Amino acid sequence: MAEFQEVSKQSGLHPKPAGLVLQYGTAGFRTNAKDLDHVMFRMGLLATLRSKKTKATIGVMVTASHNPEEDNGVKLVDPMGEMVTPTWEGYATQLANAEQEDLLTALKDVIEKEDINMNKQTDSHFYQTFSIINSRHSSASLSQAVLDGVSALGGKSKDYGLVTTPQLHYMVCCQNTQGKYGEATVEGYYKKLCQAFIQLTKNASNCTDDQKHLTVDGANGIGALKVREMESHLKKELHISLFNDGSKGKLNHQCGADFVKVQQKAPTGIEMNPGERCCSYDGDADRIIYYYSDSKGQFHLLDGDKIATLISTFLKELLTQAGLDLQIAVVQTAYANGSSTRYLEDTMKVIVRCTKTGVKHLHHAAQEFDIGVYFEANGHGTVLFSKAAQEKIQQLAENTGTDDERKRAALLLQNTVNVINQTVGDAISDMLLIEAILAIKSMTVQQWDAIYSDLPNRQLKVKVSDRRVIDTTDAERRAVSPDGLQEAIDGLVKKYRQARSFVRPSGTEDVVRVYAEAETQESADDLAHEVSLAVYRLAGGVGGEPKPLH
Ligand SMILES: CC(=O)N[C@H]1[C@@H](OP(=O)(O)O)O[C@H](CO)[C@@H](O)[C@@H]1O
Ligand SMILES: [Mg+2]
Repeated sequence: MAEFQEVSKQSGLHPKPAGLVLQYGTAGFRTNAKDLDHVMFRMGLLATLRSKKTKATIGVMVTASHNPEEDNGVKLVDPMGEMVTPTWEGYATQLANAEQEDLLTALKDVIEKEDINMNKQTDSHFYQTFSIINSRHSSASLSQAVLDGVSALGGKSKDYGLVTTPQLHYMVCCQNTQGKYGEATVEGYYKKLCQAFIQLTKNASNCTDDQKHLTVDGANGIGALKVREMESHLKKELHISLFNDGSKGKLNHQCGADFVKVQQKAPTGIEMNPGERCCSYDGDADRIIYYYSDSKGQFHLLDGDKIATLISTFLKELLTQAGLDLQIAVVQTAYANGSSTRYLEDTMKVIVRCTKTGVKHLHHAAQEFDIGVYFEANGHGTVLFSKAAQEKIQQLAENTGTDDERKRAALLLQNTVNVINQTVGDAISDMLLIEAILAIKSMTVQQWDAIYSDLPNRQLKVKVSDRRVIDTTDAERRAVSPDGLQEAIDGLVKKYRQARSFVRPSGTEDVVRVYAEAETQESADDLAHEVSLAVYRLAGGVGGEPKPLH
């Protein structure tokens, strides 16, 4: 076929370094940008095949989220805006690792396994979307490599240029639902979200200018550019002071949601006044974390768990007011703070599920409920409403016979649905929802923080020669290999009060992650250190032994 000749020819311009092996991980391929050109080209090929298979638009996102500036990455977005299915992640890995001379065989293998019709005539009703984040210097050329891959297989593409990861997911969904989810443009995204936000905040009539103020750390990434672009649509209902907007600082360097969450401290480059609400996005604006410092200068973090609690409390109250019997659940991972799980289960009495790390797992679990609120502790999350739930809310909101209180609640629910980007966690959409909830409930950030108190915790990384020696079970909460590791962790955890600890190989970095929580910060730090030592000794640690934190 002519396409295969073209693939052969073009792939020579994007050669694979012999012997290089990469894995489609928790969130696509991610590594130093210099090793990614051939991967990008091949993901262009795979996106075209996925598009032919699903007869739909597929998204290709070039980003490395919160990683340092010199890294980059790529992931595919499936037709409804969700992450690509696991079988195709496997194909992505096979294709990325095929040596130059084996590429066509690997490609034909996918075509055969998936029974893909390569006939040109089926091409006319679909095309690929594609976007770049070029706040990383490497993005422009890597994006071109994706486009080369798409065209080599005779696919069509549309370059959305600079957009956030969630904006791409949103537009893929809009495109494939023929506009039912919204207009497939960035402008359409702003209009839908901001209109819903303005409708919501109408219910907060006595909100002062002070309460409307929010400090945003844009992580020197794409979110900063996009929130500035969106501001005029907010009609002054939210006053944003934007820092780390990319004009001078380095992407994700000492700033952004991941830095704030892991370091448990404020980012550099922002002005924080005591008691004021602040938030940080990550580099591709699919995560958000809130925080403030109190009058004594003490830093307080409101992470994904606190966000999930705030949102589910709000939704539960509205469901009661609306008299709607819809089941609501919160989906978390092992990294969720133990206090949050206890509060959700014991006080709020909502269903709580725990899944493996990685949004695709949470998203999937959340789809099983009428309303599924899912958040990773690091601030990546959203809310999913089943079709039936959305229909019930709409019926109630439009029914003229509904009494005033129920109708008000139904309208609030309807606008809540519209302010949320249901395709994926979205810093901008989550920010608008949180700001609306705080305004409607006249709640300060301190009152939100006081809903429950986090257990002190610590996250560490351990370098080992091959992190795949660690295998886990029970949503990654227990290690089944190497021998003796789980027993060692169990023994250490017993030494501390209210303690919990687990380890797992990271899907985005070449490290083993260690998590520990306990009654005091000192205990959490000591436990994390002791567990790190156990990993180092039992799982093939490299470099020096982990040092104590104190
Ligand atoms: C502890 C942690 O925050 N892990 C992150 C991180 O995955 P790891 O597999 O832990 O490297 O990056 C993922 C992609 O952004 C995110 O989904 C996940 O929550
Ligand atoms: Mg991200």
